[in-house]
Amino acid sequence: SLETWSADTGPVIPTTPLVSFLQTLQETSLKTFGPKNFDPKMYVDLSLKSNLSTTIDAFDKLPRNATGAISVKDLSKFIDDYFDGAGDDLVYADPLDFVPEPEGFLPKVENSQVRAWALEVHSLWKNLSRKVSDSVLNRPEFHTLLPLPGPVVIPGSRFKEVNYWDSYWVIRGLMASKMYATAKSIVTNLISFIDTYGYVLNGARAYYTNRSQPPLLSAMIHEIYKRTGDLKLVRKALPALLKEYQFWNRGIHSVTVQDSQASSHKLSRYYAMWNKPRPESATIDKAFASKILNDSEKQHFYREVASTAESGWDFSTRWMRNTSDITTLTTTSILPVDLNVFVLRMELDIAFFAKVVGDNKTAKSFLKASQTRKRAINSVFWNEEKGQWLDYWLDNGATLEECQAWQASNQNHRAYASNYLPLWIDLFNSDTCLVKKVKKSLDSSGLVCAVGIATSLINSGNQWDYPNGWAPLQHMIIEGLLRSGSEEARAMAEDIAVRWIRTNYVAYKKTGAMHEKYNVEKCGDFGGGGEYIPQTGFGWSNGVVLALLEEFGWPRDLKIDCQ
Ligand SMILES: OC[C@H]1O[C@H](O[C@H]2O[C@H](CO)[C@@H](O)[C@H](O)[C@H]2O)[C@H](O)[C@@H](O)[C@@H]1O
Repeated sequence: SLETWSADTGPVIPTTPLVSFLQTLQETSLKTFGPKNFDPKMYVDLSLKSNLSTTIDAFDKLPRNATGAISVKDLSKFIDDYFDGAGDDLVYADPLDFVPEPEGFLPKVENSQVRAWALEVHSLWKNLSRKVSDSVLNRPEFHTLLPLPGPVVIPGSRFKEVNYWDSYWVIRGLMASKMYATAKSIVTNLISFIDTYGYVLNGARAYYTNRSQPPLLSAMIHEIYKRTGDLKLVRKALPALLKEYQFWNRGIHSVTVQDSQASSHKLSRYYAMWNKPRPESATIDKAFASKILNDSEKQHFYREVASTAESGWDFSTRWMRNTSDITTLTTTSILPVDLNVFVLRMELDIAFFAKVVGDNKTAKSFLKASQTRKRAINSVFWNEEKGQWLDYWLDNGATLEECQAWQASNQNHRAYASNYLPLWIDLFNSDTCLVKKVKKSLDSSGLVCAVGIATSLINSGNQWDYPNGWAPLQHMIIEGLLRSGSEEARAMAEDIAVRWIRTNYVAYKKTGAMHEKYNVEKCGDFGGGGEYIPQTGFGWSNGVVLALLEEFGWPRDLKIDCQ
């Protein structure tokens, strides 16, 4: 409704002239080629063959009809003549640490069918491993792909660049595949973003420089350190992590809430530094914004859209005041449970790394920060009656500096998988009594479906909603339940893992691919909805399957087909 639209506030990081021109090309192409099979991201991923001003001159000279449209023939020829294809600048890189069957690979997988499939999934790292071409390093202004120091693993299909939070589960899989050098190269690239921009970008593209993604770099480094004991990596990463920590705990990303006992709690939120259509989806964002009349309210909407992309949950009813109207996105006014879980994890990891390198002062101060955030999570998000942690909705129109008074009615009572993510952290899963309560709540939430945990209970058509299940969410909840001292919680973890592995396997056999998301209601079905067609490849799904198979194994006689 109109009342929920408000004015825009906050910084904006300008984009490059190339991104702006490619966005114009994208809009023109939609008019010329029509909406069928149209993927707006493909246009902003093209790279130039000659310099931008020559290209713009040629574009301006293309013949146009009375309505300003360019013919299919002329535009197709222009694109062929002046651009290299999306993805041509990110070339295959044979991972040097890949072997077809690593020594000690998934020792607990006894079933030969499952083992053969796991080896196929393992071999997919070769398809997804890329490095930037020399042309990106020599002429960065011709590309929207950002130059990177080493090879990366991409999610797959339309996602032809490294993405931030995807990389955590890619790395979990690489650990099972014993590909430690590849994993280290991924984090080295992400650290280079912090050196250049002060934070890790959503992904390695010029149009992603205005936002981050769920911050899991410290968790990636922790996983690698556990396996390799690489102290050099920890020493290199620590200053970058301290910088990233500031990004999430200062300025626009930080909000203070005062509880009923007058204690203040500082928590983090998503807040993109952008108030225009996302270049990779500009045609879509503009179509939604056309419902909004006022320019300042449009800018506010675009900032909410970009901030939702920063959350990794783009898009979901989780961020919408009215669950059937995307223009009511209100992400910057929400304190999200999961983001604060990730920042807590960062605090614990930094404390651990500081101790490892002998910096006791930093270790002590970050341990203290983790205890403070744990208290904040308990005060602001925990709901005793529901046995869940609920996102907290800030009062509308609050200024950035203002401290808000906590109100019970501001907790969002809708069921989301994110309501259970604190379980992932040992500070919470080590409390057996708490785990029992949360497990009971999860059991009766309706989220645990036939072959996995649904993202929400609302079938909105958005990809981060019912009936989609996403590998990262399965993994964090399974791992949290598993690490607890409760026998029943551990059994539940194994049950969800077995169902998830099964549906991934059956979908793979049916379609020949690993998928970005799955339909948790039907064994062997992949997910859908959202603004682009379902993608395959797929980095984090592969990573989670390999990590779960390493953890739980698969007995010789357990059937892998849908039951
Ligand atoms: O192009 C639209 C959006 O696509 C990305 O988001 C989705 O894919 C990512 C890669 O697997 C994943 O990290 C994210 O959680 C997905 O929702 C991209 O990250 C968005 O910024 C972009 O607008």
